[in-house]
Amino acid sequence: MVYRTSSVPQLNSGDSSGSSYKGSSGGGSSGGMTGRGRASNIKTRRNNGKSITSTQRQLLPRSRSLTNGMQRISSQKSTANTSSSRNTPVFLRSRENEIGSADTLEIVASKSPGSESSTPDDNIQVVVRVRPLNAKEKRNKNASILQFPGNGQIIIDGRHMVQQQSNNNRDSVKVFTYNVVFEPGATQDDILDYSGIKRIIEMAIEGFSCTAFCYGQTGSGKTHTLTGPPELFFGKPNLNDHRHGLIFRSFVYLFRLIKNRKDFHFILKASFLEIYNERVIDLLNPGSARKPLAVRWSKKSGSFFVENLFNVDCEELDDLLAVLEEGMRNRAVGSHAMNDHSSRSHTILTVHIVSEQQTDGGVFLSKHGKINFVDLAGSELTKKTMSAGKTLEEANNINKSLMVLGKLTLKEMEKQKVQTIAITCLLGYCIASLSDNKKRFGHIPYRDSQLTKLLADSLAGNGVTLMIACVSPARYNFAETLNTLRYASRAKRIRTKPVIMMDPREALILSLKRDIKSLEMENEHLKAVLHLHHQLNSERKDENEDINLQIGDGTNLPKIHIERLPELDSSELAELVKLYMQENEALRQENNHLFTVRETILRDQEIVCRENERLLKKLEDVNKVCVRSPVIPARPVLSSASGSEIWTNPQDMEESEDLGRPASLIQHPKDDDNDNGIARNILQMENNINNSGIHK
Ligand SMILES: Nc1ncnc2c1ncn2[C@@H]1O[C@H](COP(=O)(O)OP(=O)(O)OP(=O)(O)O)[C@@H](O)[C@H]1O
Repeated sequence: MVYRTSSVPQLNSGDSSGSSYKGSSGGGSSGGMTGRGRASNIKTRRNNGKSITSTQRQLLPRSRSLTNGMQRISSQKSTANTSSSRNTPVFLRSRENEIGSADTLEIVASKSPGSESSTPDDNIQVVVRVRPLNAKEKRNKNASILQFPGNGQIIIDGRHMVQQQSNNNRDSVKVFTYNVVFEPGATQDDILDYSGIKRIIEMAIEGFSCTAFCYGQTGSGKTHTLTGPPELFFGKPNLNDHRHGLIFRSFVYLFRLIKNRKDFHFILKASFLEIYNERVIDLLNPGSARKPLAVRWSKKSGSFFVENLFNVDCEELDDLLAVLEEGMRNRAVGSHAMNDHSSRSHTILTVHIVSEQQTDGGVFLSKHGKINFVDLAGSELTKKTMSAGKTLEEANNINKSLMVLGKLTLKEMEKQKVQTIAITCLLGYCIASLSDNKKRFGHIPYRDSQLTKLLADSLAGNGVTLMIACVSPARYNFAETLNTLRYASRAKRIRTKPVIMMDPREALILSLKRDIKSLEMENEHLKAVLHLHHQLNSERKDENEDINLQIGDGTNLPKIHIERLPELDSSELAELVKLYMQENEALRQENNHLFTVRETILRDQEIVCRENERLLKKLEDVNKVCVRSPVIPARPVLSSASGSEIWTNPQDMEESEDLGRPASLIQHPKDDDNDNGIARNILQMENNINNSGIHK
């Protein structure tokens, strides 16, 4: 059933923007379950909590958004805004006059009027769930005082109260804004899908410390939201019951995620405790005497832990469900005028998630995430609940722990004329201090109650927190509902710094690996620079080697690589320069000598050429003489050396060929003087050459 308001007065709005989920109908369970073990099969193991608490926190960028669950919806269903980033809140509204089930959700990318731009990622996620009017309230015609204008807003109308007290009804209608508002028709499935719990589970797997709270007045639906009605856990469990709460559905979702992460090895352990009359009881091992466990401070982890609390290994989903069943059966439940199954204690169910992953270098790194599901005992006006005897004692203790959180003094209690004050909002003083920038670094009285000790880390520390404020819409609960809404609104201002929890040794390994990575990169960079340098040097070296080839022959100069020059000291350099100057001088002298020799050779060549011409001319003359002689006919013979015709006496040739002829028939050159002159010239040329040193 959708509660729709026709007109919304523009009054004081809440402190930040958010999303409003208009109620839905229809049921459905998470499904996906095939079987389970019995609670009696719980495998328990003693753990003093040290293995979980001895972790080092490492700061991570604050980049997580709890609204991712909604972003996932937007990608599936939205046509209006599929590009929602974590800084762009997505608002969910049901369609006008339609039942607001998930199927009919419409994504509207808009902001609520008068709201802030967006909720920072590391703020506590606060959602409000309004339960339906119960049969008694309907019978008594106890009308709803809540309206749901959308965009994460909720209006509380207190005009009926004001009319009783004064005429001024202007301030009696208040508007608050949250991340999500679940109207009375919202199903258990809707809480899983839209509260942000899915993102919280994902972060727990990543190694963050996460907490989901339910708080509000007694009978407002805290237990219903977290676990569903208690009768679900008695008798034969029906896994498909649509009333199963957030814890059951979260377990199913957690195991589905784990199954898909093949690259990790997961170790899951679970514990379940209750704080009853300020005593911590192990719900998985309460014992007949229900002996309380001690809450101690761990210096190492900087947080409180419960000594000797059972931590149960949970390899399968069934094991986790068995833990839930066992704890639910053992928790303290009582009945009073406002709730037949009222939780008389605060309960904390914790799932520790250790994820191990093998890195590239073969090293195993593990992260220690956890998720706490906290069901708080409802604050109550004992006047209303008509508590007495044991129930009254319980109420006093419940209220004491809540009072610490709510900072309501005894004086104020007396002022309100109630026997035991009921504080409708759990987080009270701590929230007020933590949300106040001036006070948040001051003293927060966590130590004043067991509850605040165990939740300190989730509230102000390095965890990720989801608060589900449960309220009643009935008129007669106006004061409690207003208180819850006020504190929920304050809680939204609390900022946390989520960190991943790791073993110190492993954190060190991880940081060293990061260092190695950056050094490797630096190394690569240097290598690239050096390679360039080397290339330049080798080019220079080639040039130098060319020079060395020319000047190095026959020299005794030391061979020094150009790269080594900067390493030489001044005396070595001076010596080197001296050697090179001497070498230079020797080379210059040699050059001059070569130049002189060349000049001489050229001159001799000229002489030889002239002599040659003279000889040729002489030879021609001789031949002419021979031709004119009738006895010795001249005939030309080609000289291979000069290419000119040289005339020889055929008679000489015939003589040599025919040795039997008379010597008189053999013609010899007649000019003996000429022959001797040529021979003399040739000898002289040889001498010249020898003298000028051309042989060199
Ligand atoms: N959203 C809801 N839809 C239907 N029934 C609801 C819803 N919320 C609460 N109820 C019913 O209202 C009654 C009281 O709810 P519940 O026990 O969860 O309140 P509570 O806040 O846990 O109270 P207490 O602090 O006393 O334990 C139960 O019968 C429960 O089934």
